[in-house]
Amino acid sequence: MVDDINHSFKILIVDDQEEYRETLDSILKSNGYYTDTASSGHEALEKLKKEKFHLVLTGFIMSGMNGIDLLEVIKRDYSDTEVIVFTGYGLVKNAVDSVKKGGFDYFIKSQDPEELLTSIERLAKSRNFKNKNSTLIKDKSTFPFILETSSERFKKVLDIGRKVANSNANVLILGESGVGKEVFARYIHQNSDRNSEIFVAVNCHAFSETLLESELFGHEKGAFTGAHERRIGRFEAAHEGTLFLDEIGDTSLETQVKLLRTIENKKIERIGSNKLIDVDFRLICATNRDIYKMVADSLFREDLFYRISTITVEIPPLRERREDLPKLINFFFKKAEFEFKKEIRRVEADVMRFLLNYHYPGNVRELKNIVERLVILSDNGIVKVEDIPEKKGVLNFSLDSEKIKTLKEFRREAETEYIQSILTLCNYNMTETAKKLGISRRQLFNKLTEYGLR
Ligand SMILES: Nc1ncnc2c1ncn2[C@@H]1O[C@H](COP(=O)(O)OP(=O)(O)OP(=O)(O)O)[C@@H](O)[C@H]1O
Repeated sequence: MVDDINHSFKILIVDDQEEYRETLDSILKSNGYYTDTASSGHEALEKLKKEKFHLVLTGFIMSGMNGIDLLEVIKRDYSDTEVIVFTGYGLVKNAVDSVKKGGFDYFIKSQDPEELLTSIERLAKSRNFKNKNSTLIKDKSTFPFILETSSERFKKVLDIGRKVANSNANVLILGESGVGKEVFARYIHQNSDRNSEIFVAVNCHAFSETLLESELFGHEKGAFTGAHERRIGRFEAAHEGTLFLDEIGDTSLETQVKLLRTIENKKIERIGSNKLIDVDFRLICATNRDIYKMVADSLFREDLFYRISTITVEIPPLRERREDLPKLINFFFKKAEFEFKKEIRRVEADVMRFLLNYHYPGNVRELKNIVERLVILSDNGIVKVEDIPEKKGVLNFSLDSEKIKTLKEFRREAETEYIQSILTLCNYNMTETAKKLGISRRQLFNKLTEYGLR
């Protein structure tokens, strides 16, 4: 049965392959969607000038403008329009990149069209449900985070997160880039009584000063050149939910004045209007800068600092919670296998040794990126050490004559380490570990006993 929501949801299909374009068109039409088609990126932009579409479904490789270029123009000029890029199987990585550049989702042509329909339906429903003409209401994460920890320090952080969740207190999260500040902000939101409402994240660093203000407070149609239509700002979009201001240390002193006023009064004015609108949001801010020093140097307003930091928490860098590495590594392998539709059968011992010993200056983000790359580059299910560019220096073994080992000792050490790594990768599942190692469960048990691993 066709859902009523579909009728008012407009989709523009863009591809230079007529056959595929028409196939998608008829599938979507038969599911009750309003559609139009364009055979190139340029034609799509012409149509967007004349008509508002909720979603642009575009091919990746097209003559003239490709799907990613089109996505970037749409995100810049029609930020309320969502984009889904579709592509052939060989280009999965590019499709994934499209999501990183702001695409709502991606679709591989060989996938069942039902999956595309599910994704579109999710989008159409969320739009209708919230009715806030905003791109912000969705939560793109289809895979959960991993917040299990063996680190005492991180346990305390999570504990504070749970305790403050329902208090509505403003929380300031500190920590190096990539440690998971946004993940932690989402964790607070999920544990709060606002969790059925929206979580809106704004990276203050990503915008110029003027654009940031328009992004935060919204604007009326015609408020400035280029303001073709009214835009709801993120404070307003976050009404009844949680607003996460990332990189708040990167805002100008002028924007800080406006932020302070809004946070104190819980009212906003869209640019180009002097009407005050009440907004009810829970505020979480984050920065990777030394905010205390910034306050001391008068680069960050002291009054704003006190306002946003009722509770302050610092997330430790990954190198200071190494005990969590095995679980995180396992999690990111599983996640990447799922996302890139690749099965990993074997991880070379040196790869695991590297992953467990590296110091991760880019923290969890870097670990995730390394694992994603390893999975993408893997052939026949094998993850190879040559695919780690950072490996230099970590894997060299010493040829110091004092420390030379017999072949037996070397083999024993290498085997122990390798079995341990695969056990970690398989979350200590014996059957899976034995399978990946190409030995029987009994042989695995014998090895574990021999090497003192059980
Ligand atoms: N506990 C976790 N479980 C799963 N993924 C995580 C976890 N922590 C971080 N990540 C992943 O690492 C990346 C960086 O996380 P996040 O954006 O939360 O860090 P951040 O500290 O806010 O970074 P920045 O300071 O650069 O904004 C994201 O892709 C996120 O999904």
